[in-house]
Amino acid sequence: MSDFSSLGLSDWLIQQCKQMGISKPTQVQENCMPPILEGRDCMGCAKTGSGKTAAFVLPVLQKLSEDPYGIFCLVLTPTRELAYQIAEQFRVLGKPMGLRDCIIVGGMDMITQALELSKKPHVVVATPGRLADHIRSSDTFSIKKIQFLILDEADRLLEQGCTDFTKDLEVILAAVPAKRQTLLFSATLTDTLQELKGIAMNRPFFWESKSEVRTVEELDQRYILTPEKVKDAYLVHLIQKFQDEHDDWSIMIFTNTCKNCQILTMMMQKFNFPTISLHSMMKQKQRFANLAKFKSSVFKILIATDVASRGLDIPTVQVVINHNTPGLPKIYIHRVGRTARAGRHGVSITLVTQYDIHLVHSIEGQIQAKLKEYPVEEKEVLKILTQVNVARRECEITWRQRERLNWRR
Ligand SMILES: Nc1ncnc2c1ncn2[C@@H]1O[C@H](COP(=O)(O)OP(=O)(O)OP(=O)(O)O)[C@@H](O)[C@H]1O
Repeated sequence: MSDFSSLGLSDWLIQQCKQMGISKPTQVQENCMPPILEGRDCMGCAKTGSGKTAAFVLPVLQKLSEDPYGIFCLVLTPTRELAYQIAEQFRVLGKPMGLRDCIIVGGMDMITQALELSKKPHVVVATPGRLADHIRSSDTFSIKKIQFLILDEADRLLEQGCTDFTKDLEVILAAVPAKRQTLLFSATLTDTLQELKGIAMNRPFFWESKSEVRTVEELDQRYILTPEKVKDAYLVHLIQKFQDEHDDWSIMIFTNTCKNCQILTMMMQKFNFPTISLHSMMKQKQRFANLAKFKSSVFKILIATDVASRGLDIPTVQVVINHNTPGLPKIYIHRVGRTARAGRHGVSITLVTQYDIHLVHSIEGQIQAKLKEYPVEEKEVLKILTQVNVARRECEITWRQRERLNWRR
């Protein structure tokens, strides 16, 4: 395995990496950094938690330090929390060169952002919607001279999901120079390869980790087959067990809607579990505050929608529970990738009803691995079933009352 200096990285950056506990390059870094430093476009597809962020942050910082100006690099990413996380890596690694960054995301003050953009930061990290709004409404900044355009979670940015970025991307692509280096990264690039090649125009260097299994080896992937009505009781039982058996624990629970996310959070709080939520119907400040409380282990359980399924790097997460079976294997890969990161071990448990079995087969087909059954003492679950179902009904009533009040306001 090479070291960072043989890949062409400067001493000051190697020192910065050491301070962050990064001493040897991961595979994606080893393979993608040299072509990026040579000036090539790059598409990197590597497993979750394998260090893709540093694979683009480090070469950009090296190039930027050779000829610093603003705005030098634009990073696009699908969620606001990820934008903050990426900017943080730039800030920590780029500290010795006095890096100036700026974060442009929705839900935050537009005027403050416009002012920051006009001060020509070296690096702008943005979600597409808000950046496109700035481009449409302001002429006090320009991204016409950027050297690097980076699409993190690139396949998600091109997907036409519930948040469709394609119109905003068109606006942004029209505002950046044709002569630039384009870097595209994700754990799941393959579906969108052709469209992505169109964005990285100059014969991009393509690197994909060579491994049949698309999830990391350190991840123990489990399922529990349960009737819909018993799902919540399994969830409470699992959490109680982790709480009883571990001193230092942290769990992410994924569910499919904001409503479910809110109701499950209320339920877990009723059982006195230290729970907090993250979904797109929350105010942005609350989203950041909740994530910070979870990251610092003030709260041990984060219940989230797929707004938190990609990219978030929280090393303490040991367990991911899928309260619903994801409809797409890709979503499964990103969700379970919130644990077992950077060589650590982790467990994922997917709650599966009889109607979801075909989804599990499709997930297993894509990840090239079989999920194993998670052993549970059913008797223990049945003991709490009535109590859990009563708690759900109460929480649903409270939720409806709150919703009605919100409508009237
Ligand atoms: N060379 C390295 N050695 C050790 N740790 C590293 C190295 N490079 C990065 N890391 C750490 O690994 C963790 C995961 O990295 P990162 O968030 O970049 O993963 P990723 O590949 O982008 O994952 P995802 O697909 O989930 O977004 C981070 O905490 C990061 O600091």
